[in-house]
Amino acid sequence: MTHTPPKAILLDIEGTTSSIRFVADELFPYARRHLAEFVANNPEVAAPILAQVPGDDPVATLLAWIDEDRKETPLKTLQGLIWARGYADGELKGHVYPDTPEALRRWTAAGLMVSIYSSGSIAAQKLIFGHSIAGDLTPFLSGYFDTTTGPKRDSDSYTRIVDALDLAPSELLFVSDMAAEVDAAHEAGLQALLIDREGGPADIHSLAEVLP
Ligand SMILES: CSCCC(=O)C(=O)COP(=O)(O)O
Ligand SMILES: [Mg+2]
Repeated sequence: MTHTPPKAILLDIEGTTSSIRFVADELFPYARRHLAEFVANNPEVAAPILAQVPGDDPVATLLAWIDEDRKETPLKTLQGLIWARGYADGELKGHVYPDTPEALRRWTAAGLMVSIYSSGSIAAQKLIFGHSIAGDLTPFLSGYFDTTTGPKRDSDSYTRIVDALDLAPSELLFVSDMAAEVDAAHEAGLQALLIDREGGPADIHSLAEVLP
């Protein structure tokens, strides 16, 4: 099938711009280690977030959600707040594959608008790209979307994103490592590519393969 060239690109983070290992082995354990202390030391910030967590012991529920890699909005909000300190003091540096900054530079130089759609909160997205191992990449990003727009496996979320970006669905190209997300984007009429950083069956294996 032939496609018209996209006017904008929408990128997933974990498994697409950045490694799954960084998220699983550095970000999530950092949040796990600091969660109880953050909640205790920041009661006013934490209270409205904890109010969205079911059960009598929200901290235990949140820790279980981290272990299960649940993409729950209150957890993602709290993780973003906790990671801020790790990035500020240099303990965390956002992983990006070498082709990620190269692609961001290439696409923006060609006039393409680049946005992010991740289960990580918008604050967390700005941190990983603002404090990346390749420096501050936020000047190359013009839009950020998270689970407050809707789940990534729901086609309505992609319709909301193209509306927010004032694009026709076919003008936006989404790249993700999750087939269910790519399918949902296709269902909404977007162009979409499945990426596999480990070289398995997929449309692409690097952002260097994405035009122009
Ligand atoms: C913003 S970096 C942390 C990513 C994160 O928390 C996550 O759950 C990854 O989800 P993605 O949608 O980027 O695969
Ligand atoms: Mg992903």
